[in-house]
Amino acid sequence: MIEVRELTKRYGRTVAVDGLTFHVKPGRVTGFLGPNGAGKSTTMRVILGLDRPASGEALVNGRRYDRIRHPMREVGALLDAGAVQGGRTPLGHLSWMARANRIGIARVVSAIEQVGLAGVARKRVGGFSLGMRQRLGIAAALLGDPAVLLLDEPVNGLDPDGVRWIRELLRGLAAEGRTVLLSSHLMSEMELTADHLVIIGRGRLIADTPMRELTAVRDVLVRSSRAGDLAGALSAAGGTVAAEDDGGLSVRGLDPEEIGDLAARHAIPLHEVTPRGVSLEETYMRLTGGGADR
Ligand SMILES: Nc1ncnc2c1ncn2[C@@H]1O[C@H](COP(=O)(O)OP(=O)(O)OP(=O)(O)O)[C@@H](O)[C@H]1O
Repeated sequence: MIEVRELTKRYGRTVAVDGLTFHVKPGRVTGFLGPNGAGKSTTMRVILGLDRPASGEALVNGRRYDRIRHPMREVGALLDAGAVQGGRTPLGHLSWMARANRIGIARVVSAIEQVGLAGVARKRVGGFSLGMRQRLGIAAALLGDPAVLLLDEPVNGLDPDGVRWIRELLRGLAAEGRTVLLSSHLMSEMELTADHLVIIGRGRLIADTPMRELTAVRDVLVRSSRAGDLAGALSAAGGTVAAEDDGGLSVRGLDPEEIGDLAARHAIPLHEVTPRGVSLEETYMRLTGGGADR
């Protein structure tokens, strides 16, 4: 569990985070969204004790990061995957981290296996692709087998294979009961990965909502060779029907089962019944107004 309470962080005159409050609960992936400059990285840095807030607090499992005795065993983070020295190997780098944090060597081996780097464990990181570096960064985050994970843009620059791998990994970690906070600008990917969303703008909370509420069904697209008769029957049953340019009908206020049953009662053939949702991208743009914050 991560608790951010009334958090404010300033850099000179810039208020990067402004009285922000939200909780990140275990057992689900929480997406952290906001335009460029909204304050996501700053919030993550404060949670990880890398920045001190002007006021408010951020707690991991009920404690401030700097009060946690073995931080890597409680919270793992991926902030900047490019940070490893090129001369190091995954095995060397992770062993060094494990020693510094009193983590057994067995965890190094399993973290390397978990991220699929076993074949290059003794190769220099300097020759690694961006995807391999991301995997190494995730191995470092997983090293202490932490219950809480924070990942800032983990899918940046990855190929579709890598993107899917991270999605499945994060969903699996949440299913094990871990707390996962994930920031990304890729809306379509976020829609597939996150169960819950925290959206901020200009350092303030805009939404703290389950994904399904942001991408709820908008209408049902219906097609029939007797569209006129169907439209009449749907309207009489309380639906709001609008004709689309291509002959389809947009129906609101009735669900697909009701539409199907109604058509059957009137012996009207149906050629298509498709519930249509709002995409996360559309909702996000409406909530944030689009564009960068600063
Ligand atoms: N070290 C710093 N010194 C001065 N200003 C900073 C510093 N770090 C962040 N800021 C400012 O704080 C605000 C929030 O930045 P932050 O990086 O947290 O946003 P973000 O939501 O992570 O953006 P992005 O999506 O672009 O990564 C911005 O105005 C940024 O310029």
